[in-house]
Amino acid sequence: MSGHEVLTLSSVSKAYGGRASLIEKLFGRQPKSLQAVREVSFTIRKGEVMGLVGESGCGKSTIARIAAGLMAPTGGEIGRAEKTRQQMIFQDPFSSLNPRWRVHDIVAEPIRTHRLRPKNAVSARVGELLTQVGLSEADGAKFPQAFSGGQRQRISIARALAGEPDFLILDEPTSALDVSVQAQILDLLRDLQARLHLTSLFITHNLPVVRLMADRIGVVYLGELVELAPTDAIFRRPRHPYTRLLIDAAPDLDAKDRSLHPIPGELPDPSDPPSGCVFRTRCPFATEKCAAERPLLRQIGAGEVRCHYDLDLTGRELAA
Ligand SMILES: Nc1ncnc2c1ncn2[C@@H]1O[C@H](COP(=O)(O)OP(=O)(O)OP(=O)(O)O)[C@@H](O)[C@H]1O
Repeated sequence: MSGHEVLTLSSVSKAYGGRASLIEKLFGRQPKSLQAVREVSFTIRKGEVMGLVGESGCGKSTIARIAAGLMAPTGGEIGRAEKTRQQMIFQDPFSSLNPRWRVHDIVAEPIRTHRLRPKNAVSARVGELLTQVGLSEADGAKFPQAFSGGQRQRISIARALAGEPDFLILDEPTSALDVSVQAQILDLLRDLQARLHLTSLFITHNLPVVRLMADRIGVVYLGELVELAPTDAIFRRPRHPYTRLLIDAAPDLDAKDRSLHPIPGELPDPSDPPSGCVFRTRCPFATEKCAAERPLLRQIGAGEVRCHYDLDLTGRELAA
């Protein structure tokens, strides 16, 4: 790995043994195994925000956990820059903070664990971090239950920053919040990003959110990376039909009704994916070749696309 790469996933896969259904348990049948992530490759460089976007169940959280080192892949390799300090911010700010700890101790913990400050400087650092995320020093004396969802996510952010991470993984950090609170937390994250030059992996099902946050976007469908390109290229010229459909499904962040429109068609059963191209059952352009051959991820323009064809999808509404 060169000095600029913080994390590299090379053809990373993850198969789960499969959860047994009630019927399977009753009849002693083996549950079906499930390929949650299939041959995903990408690199995150220092100072960069890489976004991953896709519908629920496409494997985003699995990729996040593998990237964080919380779970081992069943295939492929992971390269990490030496001595990388990582922190993770989770979706649910209610379950991710210990209710028995005061906020001060929650935020102080990574500082103490990694011995980042002398003992007598920890409190001042906690105060500084709480202020940085829009809370007050006095909030440190309270327990997490005293705070709203948005404020709790601020505490999670302060705790993550307390560890002085070289790499931050954010898994749906605003999805559990009300829309107006979501915007405030995204503003805060953008501000911290600009000031601290954080390197991060930002995961969400919401394309407008990832557009706001990321320098590069990876689009995931049924465990596969189907497109990976700089954010402006994704929006200026999406190359994969699924990316185009995600763009069509997403209202602008400043639109009145900000709910995502459903994408036509159903997500196939991940334990029984379609042959050839995994997206073909929902693709308006699918041909026989798509059913027969799995497309490779290939370089087109500024990014990489997993499609047999070089489609011009600029300005085309597919979802209508
Ligand atoms: N521990 C597990 N055992 C078996 N299957 C699992 C397990 N965890 C996840 N899965 C399955 O793997 C697939 C990918 O799940 P994952 O949580 O990574 O997706 P996701 O895109 O993050 O979805 P969501 O946004 O709903 O969390 C899904 O089909 C899910 O049901």
